[in-house]
Amino acid sequence: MISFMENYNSFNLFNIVDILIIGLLTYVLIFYIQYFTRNKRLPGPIPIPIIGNIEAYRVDFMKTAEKMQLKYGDFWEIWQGSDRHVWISRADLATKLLNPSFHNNNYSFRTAENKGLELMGLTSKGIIYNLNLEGWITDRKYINQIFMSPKFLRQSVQITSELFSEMEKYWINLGLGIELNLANWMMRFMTDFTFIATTNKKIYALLNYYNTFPNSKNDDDDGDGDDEVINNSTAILQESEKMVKAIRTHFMAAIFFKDTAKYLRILYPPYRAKSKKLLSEVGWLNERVKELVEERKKEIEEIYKDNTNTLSEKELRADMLTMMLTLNISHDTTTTTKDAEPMSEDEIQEIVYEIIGGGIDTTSNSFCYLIYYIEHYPEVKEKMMKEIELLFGKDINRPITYEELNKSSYCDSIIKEVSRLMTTVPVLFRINSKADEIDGHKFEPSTIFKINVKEIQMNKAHWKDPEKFNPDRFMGSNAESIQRNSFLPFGGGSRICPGKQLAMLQMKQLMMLFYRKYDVELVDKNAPIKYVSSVVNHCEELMFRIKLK
Ligand code: HEM
Repeated sequence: MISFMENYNSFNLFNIVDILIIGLLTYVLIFYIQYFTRNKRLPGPIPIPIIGNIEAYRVDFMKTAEKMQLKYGDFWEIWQGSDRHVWISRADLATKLLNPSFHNNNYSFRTAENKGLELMGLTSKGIIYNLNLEGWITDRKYINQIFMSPKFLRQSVQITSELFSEMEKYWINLGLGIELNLANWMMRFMTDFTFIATTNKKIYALLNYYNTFPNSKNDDDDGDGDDEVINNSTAILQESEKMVKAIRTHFMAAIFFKDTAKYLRILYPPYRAKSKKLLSEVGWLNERVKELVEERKKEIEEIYKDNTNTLSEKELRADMLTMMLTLNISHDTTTTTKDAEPMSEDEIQEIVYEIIGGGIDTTSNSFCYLIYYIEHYPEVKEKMMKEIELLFGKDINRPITYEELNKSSYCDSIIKEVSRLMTTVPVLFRINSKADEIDGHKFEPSTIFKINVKEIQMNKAHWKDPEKFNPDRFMGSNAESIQRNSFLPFGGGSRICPGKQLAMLQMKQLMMLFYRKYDVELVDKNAPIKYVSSVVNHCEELMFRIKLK
C-alpha cells in the first residue's frame, strides 16, 4: 500500500512539473512567434517573456532612451513586464498624440488605470491623473480661464516683484558677493510665489531658508507684517516648513504609487513601510489644505455679507483659490466663466495641490538653466541687456508692468532657446484609449507612449544646427518656419501645460529684475550644469554671486 502511494505521488509530482515546463515553453514559444511575426515590427531590444527588457527598469530612464535612440532611431519600443512602451522622437510621428481637441481624442490620458494612483484618490479628480474625461475637461477649462485671465497674470507680476524684493533683502543681509546656490533660492522663491498665487497665503519658504544661514539676521522692519511672524512665531515657521516638505512628498508619493506594483507595496517590507509613511504625510497635508480652503471660503463669505451681491474688483484678490471658490458660491466671478457649475471642495483641494506641485519645480529649474546659458553666451547677454535698458533706462527700481513684459521679444526668445536645448520636462506621457495605427504600426489599446521632447528638440529633421545656442531662431519671421510639435517644453495637444503663459511671464520678469540691477556671475563657469534627470530635470546646484551694478 505504502509503495503504491509513493509511486502515485512521484507520478503526480512528475506530471505537475512536466505540465508546468510544457506550459512555460508553450507560452515562451507563442510569445516569440507573436513578437517576431508582428506586421511591421517596431525596432527595439528583444524582450524576455514576463520580465520584458531589463533596461526598461532603469530609474534614469532618459539614459536608456538615449542609448536606444542611437541604436534604433526615432521610433522604437521597449517592454516593461507585459507593458509595451513606445518612444517617439520625431514631430510628425507625434501628431495624433498631440491632438488639441478635448473631445474625440484617442490620446487624452497620461496613464491607464492604476491601483496606486487610485489608492491616493488621484484618478477620479484633479487634472494630472484624472481618468474621468468629463471631470478633467471641466477642471481644465476652469484652470485655463484662470491662468489666462489678465487679472490673475497682473497680480502674479506684482507678487513676483514683492517676493524678489524680499529675496534681495535676504541677500543684502547675508552680504552681496557671497556664494549662493540659485537652485535652492529659486525653489524657495517659487514655493512662496505659487502658494500666494494659488491660495493668497504666505508660507515663508524663503524666510525659512534664509534662517538656515548662520549669519542671517531677522530685522524685518519694512512694514509688510512679516516681522510679527519672524520674531514671535517659530511655530508658524515650523508648520510652514513642514508644509513645504509635504508638498514635495505629495508629488513623490504620486510617482511612487503609480510606478510600484501593488504586491510589492504590500509584501516587500521596505516598500510597505514607505507606503505607510507617504500616506500619513499626504494625509497631514490633505488636512492642512482642507483647512486652508475652508478658511478662505469663510473669509470670502464674510466679504459677501457686507456687500449686496456683486464683488467689487478691489475686494477680492485674483488668487486661484478665490477664483474657484467664488465660482462655488454662485456670485459674480472674478473669472470670465459663464454658466459654470460649482466645483466641489474636494475637487478644489486636489487642483490646489496639483497647481502648487506643477509650478514650483518646473519654473525654478527652468530659471536656473536660463541663468546658466545667459552666463555662457556673452553676445546673447549683451543683446538681452540692450533690450532691458531700452525698456527701463537707468530706472532700475521701478515696478515692471505686465504690458512691458509682453513687449520684450528677445528675452522671450532666450527663454525659448534655453528650453529647447535644456528642456526641464524631457518626456511626455500618453496612452491610447482605442487601438490605433501610427506610420503603419499597429497599437493595442493602453499602449504607453513616450514623446521624447529632448530628442525632438535636437532632431536635425526639424532644426538647423540643433547644437547651436541661437535665440534668433525664435525671433520674428524665423519663428514662422518652426515645424509643428517640434518645440514642446510645455508639452502639447489637449494636455499642454496650463501654466505656460504664467511661467514665461514670470521667467522674463525675473531675468529683468536680476539683470537690470545686478551683475550676475557663476562661481565656476567651467562646471557643467549639475542636474538629475527624471520626470523633471532637477537642477541640483548652480552657485552664483551678484553685485550691484
Ligand atoms: C517653466 C515652467 C514649466 C514647464 C517647463 C512646464 C511643463 C509642463 C509640461 C511639459 C507638462 C505636460 C504637458 C503634456 O503632457 O503635454 C505640464 C503640465 C502641467 N503643468 Fe506645467 N510647466 C511649467 C510651469 C507650470 C506652472 C507655473 C503651473 C501652474 C502654476 C503648471 C501646471 C501644470 C499642470 C496642472 C499640468 C497638467 C495639465 C494636464 O494634465 O491637463 N506648470 N507642464
